[in-house]
This record gives sequence, C-alpha cells and structure tokens, in this order.
Amino acid sequence: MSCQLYEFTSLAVALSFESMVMVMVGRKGDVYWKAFGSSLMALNRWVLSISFASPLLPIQFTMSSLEEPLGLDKLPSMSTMDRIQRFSSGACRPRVDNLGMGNCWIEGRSCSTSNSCDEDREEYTAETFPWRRQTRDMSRGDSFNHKSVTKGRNSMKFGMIDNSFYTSDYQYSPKSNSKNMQDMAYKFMKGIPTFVKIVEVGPRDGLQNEKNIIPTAVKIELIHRLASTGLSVIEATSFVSPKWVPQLADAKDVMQAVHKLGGIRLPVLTPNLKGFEAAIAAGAREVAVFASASESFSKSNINCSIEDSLVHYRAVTHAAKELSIPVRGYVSCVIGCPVEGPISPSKVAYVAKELYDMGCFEISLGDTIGIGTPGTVVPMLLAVMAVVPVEKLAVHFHDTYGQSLPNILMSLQMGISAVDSSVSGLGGCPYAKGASGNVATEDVVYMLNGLGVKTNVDLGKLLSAGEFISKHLGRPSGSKAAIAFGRVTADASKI
Ligand SMILES: CC(C)(COP(=O)([O-])OP(=O)([O-])OC[C@H]1O[C@@H](n2cnc3c(N)ncnc32)[C@H](O)[C@@H]1OP(=O)([O-])[O-])[C@@H](O)C(=O)NCCC(=O)NCCSC(=O)C[C@@](C)(O)CC(=O)[O-]
Repeated sequence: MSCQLYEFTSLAVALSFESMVMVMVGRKGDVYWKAFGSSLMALNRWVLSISFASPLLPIQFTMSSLEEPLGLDKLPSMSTMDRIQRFSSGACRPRVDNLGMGNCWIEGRSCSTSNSCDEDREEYTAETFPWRRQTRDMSRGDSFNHKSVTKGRNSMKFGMIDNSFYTSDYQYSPKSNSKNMQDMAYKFMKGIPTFVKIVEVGPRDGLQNEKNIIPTAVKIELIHRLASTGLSVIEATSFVSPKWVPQLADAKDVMQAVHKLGGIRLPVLTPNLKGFEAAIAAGAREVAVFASASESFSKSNINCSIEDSLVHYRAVTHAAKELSIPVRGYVSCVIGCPVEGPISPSKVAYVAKELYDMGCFEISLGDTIGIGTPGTVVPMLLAVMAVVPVEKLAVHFHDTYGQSLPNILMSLQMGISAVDSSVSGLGGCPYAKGASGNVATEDVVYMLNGLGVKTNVDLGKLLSAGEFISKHLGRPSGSKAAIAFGRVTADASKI
C-alpha cells in the first residue's frame, strides 16, 4: 500500500514538474529554460518509466462505469442472437451455410478452410489501373503492387505504390513496406464496393414525421434539388391512408409534379392495392411495399399481422408485374422493435425471403428505431444473406444512437452496395416513438468519398438541398458533415 502511495506520488510529482516546465518554456521561449526543461523532463520520464515498469508496484487503471448502457437491457446483443454463433472480429470472411430458413451457422476464424483468407485473395494482376485520381503518378509501373478483388460485386481495389498504402483514390499510410500492413489493408477493404447506390428517402421517410405539414411546393422543390445532385433514386412520397399519415396526404400532387423528372427513379410507398392504383394513376413508375419483422410493429404501422401484410403485398407485386413496375421491399425493425425489444435475425430473414420470392427486386433492411450496432447488424445480415443474394439487399439505418455510419461501413464490408439515407438526417417513423431520423445523406456521401467509393452524388449540391429544407423547417441540419461545412468554409465538391 505504501509502495503504491509512493508510486502515485512520484507520478503526480513527475507530471506536475513536466507541465510546470512546459509552461515556463512556453512563456519564456528561452534556450536556457529549454535546456533546463529538457533535463527535468528526461528525469520525469525516467521516474515515470520506473513507475510503469515495476512489476512489484502495480498501478491499475480501471474502466469507467460510463460504459454501462442506460436502461438498454432489452436490446439484442451477440449473445442473445439465436442460432447465430459469434462472429469473430478477427475472422476471415465467414462461411454461412444455409440450413433452411433462418438457420445459419457461421464459421469462425480459420484460414485453412475453403473460404480461407489466402484462397479468397487473388495474386497481383497487371490489369489496367482503372482510376486516375491518384496522389502519385500511376503511370510508373515499377513500384506498383496491385491487388484486386474481383469475386464480389464491384469491390474495392487497394494496394501499395512506392510502399504507401492506397485505396482507389487516396493514399493512407506512408512508407511502410510491411507485408502485414498490406494484409491488413486487404482484410479491411476487400469487401467494400467501388460504387454505392444511395436511395434518398428524405422526401418520404423524412417528411412523413414532421409535426407541421410541409407545403406541397416545398416538397416538390426539395425533390428537384435532390435530383440535381446526381442521386439516381429518390423516394418521393407514400400512397398511404391520409388518416394514418396526414403529412403525406398530398402524395398525388407531389407525384404528378415530379414524375416526369428525367434520368431518375422516384419510388413511392404503397401498403395495398388501393395505394398502388393511386400511385400508378399519379404517374409513379416504381413502388415499395413495407413489411415488418416485428408482429407488434406491423400491427401499429399497417394495422395487420405480418402474414396478412404479406398477403396484401403479394397482390401488389402481382399487379405491378402485370405493368412491369419494379417493386422494392422493406423489412422494418430488423434489430429491435419499440414494443417487443430484440428481434431475431431468423425472423428478419423469413420476411426478407418472402418479399424476395414474391418478386421484390431489392430488400431494404430497416433498423427503424436505430438501436443496431455492428455487433447486432452482422448476425442479422448474415442470416438474411443466407436466403437472399447480397446484391439484392440494401440497408436503412436510423441514427438514434449514432451507430449508422459504423453499421453502414460494416454492411459495405459484407458486400452490400445500396444504402438508404435522408438529406439532413430528416425522418423517423410516426409509429416508432423515440426513433430519430435516418442517417444523413451528406454524412454517408462524405464517408464514401473518403473511402474512394463512387456515388455520383455532388456533395456541394447535396449540402445546398439540405440547407434548403433545414431552413424551411427552421432548425439546424441533422447532418454532422453539413454542420461542419457550415463552420469551416470549404469547397465540398473537392472533397
Ligand atoms: C395500411 C393502412 C392503409 C391500413 O389502414 P386501415 O385503417 O386498416 O385500412 P382499411 O383498409 O380498413 O381502410 C380504412 C380507410 O383507409 C382508406 N385506405 C386504405 N388504404 C389506403 C391507401 N393506400 N391510401 C388511401 N386511403 C386508404 C380506406 O379507403 C378507408 O377509407 P374510409 O372508407 O374510412 O374513408 C394504414 O395503416 C396505413 O396507411 N398505414 C401506413 C403507415 C405508414 O405509412 N407508416 C410509415 C411507413 S414507414 C415504415 O414502415 C418503415 C420504413 C419503410 O421507413 C423502413 C424503416 O425505417 O424501418
């Protein structure tokens, strides 16, 4: 005890000496002070190193109890996910064996299996380098060591140039010739696609949750501004009951005003045949149906059970097929439900497969209340990927706990290349209390730009569309990137 006291005292003395000397050096800027300061600091570091090195005098640092979650005992965790074994963070790409609906076993780390790291990896290829925005001259072939992964859909390329790591557009860590680092870059970047399709849901998911009814003209202007950013899909509105969602009661007017916008897809939500017919009459050329993995949420959102909703959606997809109208399928509450708590990945997989089998061209997996973390998103995705091809999946995260970007990154690493998001982080669901907005499109585009992943979205124009709607709503943007760009004047188009 007395030894520990001594250690703490010496540590405290050392630290206070060091900070005192730094203050003196800072104030005087004098060489003598600096020399004196350096020797004192050396002495202090020596004391410190003894303090830390002595096995007889342990100094323990404990974790803060702030890490305890606040009243979230009902939320799903890795240990509660039925039929899903733990996904090792250091594992190679896991193998998922489909043993029937929702039954999937994940193989842990093992590089000697048929899905091993080494076998997945392709050797250096001398193929033409497809990107030009490199920070160095790519025309010199001498020091270029390029690995490319072609197994996944449009997956990320990375490699080494002059011993520096890069991904498609940017260099990461300078001057390292360690093969380990190259392996590490491979491990983290291999699944990431080169192009991500962003499905902008702000005008629908965003504005359906506003307390005040937004004028139709503002909605139309927002869609026009979003269309000018290069986004290829904008969910425009919902043909649902105006008694249930009065915010979108003007669906017909909105659709009639925007349906002729060229070069862009404008899907609308349709909960039943009545909504589908109204949507088509207003000019819609793509629709979406929305089921839930939670019985309780299905009841509160669309007033029927999951099975009954699937019956309605079969009728919609059947009618859509007759008119060659593509139908997107949503599954809500893929991680948890505001009423039921954790939702099993096998339930999500079941609903996703039903929607896929009835003809939905893409299934968007919605973390409606935004409680997911990579720890819960991974097993859910693995369960769904066992029954629906990964290239038919999209992710849809709400940002209630600030987990959307890590969840998206994880999803991309698992091969998903379609992401739903909402300009300015607008949104929430009127039937999921406490759920916050969707992940902000600006933040997603900023992250993807940083990763060198193409989206075809002009960030500058997107920021201006976000500014437009935030001004109208009279509150700051929900996008961190937009707020940061507002503070530090920067030309977003160059980032
Ligand atoms: C599904 C219903 C209609 C059932 O609602 P209901 O009350 O059971 O329907 P009903 O068939 O008994 O009909 C009642 C009345 O609604 C009318 N009606 C019936 N259908 C329509 C329609 N399509 N358009 C316009 N009117 C309609 C129908 O004509 C009738 O009118 P009345 O005779 O009383 O005058 C209702 O519950 C509803 O509209 N729910 C929509 C709720 C909603 O939009 N929620 C937000 C979606 S967000 C979401 O689900 C999550 C997602 C996709 O964003 C992803 C994620 O974040 O996870």
